[in-house]
Amino acid sequence: MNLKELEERQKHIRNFSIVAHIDHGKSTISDRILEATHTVASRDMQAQLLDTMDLERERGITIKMNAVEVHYVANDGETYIFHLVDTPGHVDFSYEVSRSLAAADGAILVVDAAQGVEAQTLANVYLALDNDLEILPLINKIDLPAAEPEKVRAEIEDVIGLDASDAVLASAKKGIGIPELLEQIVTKLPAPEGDLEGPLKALIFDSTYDAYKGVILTIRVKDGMVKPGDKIKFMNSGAEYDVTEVGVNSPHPIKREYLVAGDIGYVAASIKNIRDARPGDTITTVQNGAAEPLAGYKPMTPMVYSGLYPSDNAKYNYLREALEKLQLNDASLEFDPETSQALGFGFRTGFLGMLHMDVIQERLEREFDLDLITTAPSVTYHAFLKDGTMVEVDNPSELPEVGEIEHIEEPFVYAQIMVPNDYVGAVMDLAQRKRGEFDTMDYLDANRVNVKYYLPLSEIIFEFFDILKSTTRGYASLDYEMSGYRPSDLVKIDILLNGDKVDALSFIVHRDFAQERGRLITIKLKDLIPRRNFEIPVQAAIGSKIIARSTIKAYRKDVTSKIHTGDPDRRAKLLDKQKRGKARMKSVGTVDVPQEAFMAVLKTGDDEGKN
Ligand SMILES: Nc1nc2c(ncn2[C@@H]2O[C@H](COP(=O)(O)OP(=O)(O)OP(=O)(O)O)[C@@H](O)[C@H]2O)c(=O)[nH]1
Repeated sequence: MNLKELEERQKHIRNFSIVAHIDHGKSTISDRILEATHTVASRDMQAQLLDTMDLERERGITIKMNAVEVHYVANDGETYIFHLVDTPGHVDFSYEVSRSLAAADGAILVVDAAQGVEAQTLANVYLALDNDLEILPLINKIDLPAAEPEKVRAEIEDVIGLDASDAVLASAKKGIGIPELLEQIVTKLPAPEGDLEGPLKALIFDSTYDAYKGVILTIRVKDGMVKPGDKIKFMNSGAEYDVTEVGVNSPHPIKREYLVAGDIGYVAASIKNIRDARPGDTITTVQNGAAEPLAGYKPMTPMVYSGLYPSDNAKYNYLREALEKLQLNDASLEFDPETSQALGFGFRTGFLGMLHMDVIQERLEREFDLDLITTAPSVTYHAFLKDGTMVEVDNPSELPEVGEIEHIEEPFVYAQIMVPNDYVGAVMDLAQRKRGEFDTMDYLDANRVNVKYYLPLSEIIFEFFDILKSTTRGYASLDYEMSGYRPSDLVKIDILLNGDKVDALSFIVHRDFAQERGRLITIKLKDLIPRRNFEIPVQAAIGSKIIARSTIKAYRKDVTSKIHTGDPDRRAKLLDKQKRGKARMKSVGTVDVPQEAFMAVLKTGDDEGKN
């Protein structure tokens, strides 16, 4: 193509993201766009096509963003190139959303016609506005009997402040409104700008590892052009590579001769060193390269840390490699080596939330065939010592001795809870119980309010959302952001099994809850830890003071002893099950501790009897 043709082509590109509160229908809208543009033949179509991970399909959620190119013939007769970036809705994956927004020029904001504006609807709008994106509101699920599209239209205008007079009324499920949406993408979202002839500047916003092609980068070309044979340079890491292939996903990879300003696509360059190719870096050409990199991303601070240990100590290096590969695909993952007396060598790993932690653990087990022991997650505490220094503690067992500590501070969040009036009392009770400090309450409309609280991160991150959902029959939505550290009266509880302190079971809690939590954990551990042929005392202690105790009675365990049928199949199955159970178990001194025991410290008893 000559320059004029490239310019004409650029005017026909639309790069956009689809954002929404969880479950409002982003992935279904993407499916409909792929269908309506014949990107995927109907016989190959399946629901949530862009959720390519098994894990995403099983859980019905989007974890990873995905970028695809589709071609659309508009009412003006011209063909447009859309790059659609599907993004996750869960608060734990907002980092994925912000990265994809940096690559787009516009965003489609999907709002459920029955639910209206929810906490993450607002959060995502702010992210889109931070990235200067044009926002196109769409009201989905108008087929639902409870749909109130006009009320939601007014809510989008009042609560968010967006003009929603032209918002498409859609049902992604029934395919209603999709033609209007496609036209609005053409007429209302801007074409990319960017110098077609200037030095190459491309933002890496995602990457994956391919055993044959090396690291594959997903990029947004801001200026210039990149093609096979080019020698490229990563402007932050300084690494240089020869491009072997460029292309787009549509939704399967299609090779291209080049990618040019305005395009979203992939680049492969036989990159073997994972550390050279971090998302957020800028690539340029070695010859006539750009002088300054693009802004990149703010590094993300993990919310919780937990220890990851291979059940089999010999797999330590393999676990490190697996974490490095996952980090490519998940820039918010952080890890550092650590050792535990109880668990051996592992990694202290940072996550954006519990769902993120769950997903990483499951991906490590599935994609890398690892058996892992995970310790209970902890937030990062600041321990101010009498000698005037401060230590950051993300592993409770490393909290300095009580005598050395002047005071401890813990992270607080500013939380917004959107909820129908009828449940405000229940929400406030819960927030109060979780040591919340009330800030304000705004009315969203006659029936719904936005309640705002300061809450300790440690209280909100573990089970708060589940309890919130169950006490409000699923009507509440929650979003939060960090709001700094505050002093709290915190203590560390150690757990002793058979008289030995197990460092991986220590946890930090507010003094008011210490007695109760100590009692709960000793009972819980008594049920979880397999009996041995001797008695095992389970104790909870603050310093040298024992605050709770239970006893695991002596017993010789043989799961097959009760089977008299002599059915060898059944016996083999049971033994096999028992063996697999063992894989997720660690021997600590003379006691076998199963995976669940490490998570038991999170139980506060607050959700008991609620489900
Ligand atoms: N009735 C109705 N249901 C819909 C419509 N669009 C989506 N759904 C359903 O709503 C649920 C959530 O849809 P998804 O497309 O997975 O929502 P999402 O926003 O992508 O969810 P996450 O990716 O997990 O954030 C699914 O069960 C869909 O079948 C619609 O127009 N009408």
